[in-house]
Amino acid sequence: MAQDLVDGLLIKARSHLPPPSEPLGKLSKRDRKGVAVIKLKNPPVNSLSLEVLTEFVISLEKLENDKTFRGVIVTSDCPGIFSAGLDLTEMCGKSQAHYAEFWRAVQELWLRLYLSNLVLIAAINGVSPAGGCLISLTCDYRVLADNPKYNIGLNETLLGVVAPSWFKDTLVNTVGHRTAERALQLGLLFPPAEALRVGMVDQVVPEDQVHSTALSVMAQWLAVPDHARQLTKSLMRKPTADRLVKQRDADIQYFLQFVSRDSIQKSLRMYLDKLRQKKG
Ligand SMILES: CCCCCCCCCC/C=C/CC(=O)SCCNC(=O)CCNC(=O)[C@H](O)C(C)(C)COP(=O)(O)OP(=O)(O)OC[C@H]1O[C@@H](n2cnc3c(N)ncnc32)[C@H](O)[C@@H]1OP(=O)(O)O
Repeated sequence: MAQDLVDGLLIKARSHLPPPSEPLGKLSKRDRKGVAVIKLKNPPVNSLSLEVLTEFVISLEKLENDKTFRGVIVTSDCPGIFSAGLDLTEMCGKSQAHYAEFWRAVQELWLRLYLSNLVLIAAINGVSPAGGCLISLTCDYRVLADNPKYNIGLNETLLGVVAPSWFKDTLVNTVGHRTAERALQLGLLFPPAEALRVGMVDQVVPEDQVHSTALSVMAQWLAVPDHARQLTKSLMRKPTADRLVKQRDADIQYFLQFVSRDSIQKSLRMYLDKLRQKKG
């Protein structure tokens, strides 16, 4: 059975954790075939808080260092939501030190994912705006569930913020310059058929087949000798990653200046208020 190939690793936010005796990320070694599953679980919307970002990096590092693992499927445990992107509350009304720590964690996760030696397959089982989309774009292959609600894209401009150059590079490397330029300026969120057409995802499948498809794709990628595939991945991606590595501190300073502006704080607060008022 396909499921037997998979091992489980759950990323949870501390606030939603059961008793403290349980470890934050669970890494079971039962798997024999070298494929792990990272399931994001930070209800209600899998927002990427500082804690989730940190935990994600730690989990990836464990998997990278454990030579029994060769591939990871990244998916969500929150029904209908892959990830709502960066946690907006981490970017509103906090101290400069907090913004700096948060942004370094965002950089770190992107670098770890983008340059991972593991095969990463995104099994996108929900809506995936901004940072959620970025996570999937760092993967080697994206399978999206065919549900008209499951939009995906970098919608930062609609929040009144700007996708940083390395978000932009990741998108350009996936869909090409013209599509990326239009998508970024307009903050487009693509429904599945459109996402497939522009190359933002590689496959759209019925919702109940996302996981099995990701497993089949994984088998295909794992059939390639690791050293050759890893070197090729590095050839393709390292120049992009190096641009950030060479100026990480400057990038943090840009972020601090940008996010601290009154106008940006106002935009983010208004956006959060709009989300909160949606219900009432
Ligand atoms: C040259 C200049 C260089 C400058 C460099 C500076 C760069 C700045 C870059 C900033 C980059 C940002 C990237 C991001 O990822 S920003 C986040 C973008 N995300 C979104 O736009 C998604 C927002 N959320 C939604 O659209 C919806 O929530 C949803 C995901 C479609 C789910 O809808 P649903 O109806 O199920 O749920 P609700 O909307 O009711 O939400 C439930 C509660 O969750 C809160 N929420 C939602 N999203 C976020 C979020 N991203 N962060 C924090 N909180 C979030 C929402 O407010 C509800 O809270 P409540 O229960 O308290 O009301």
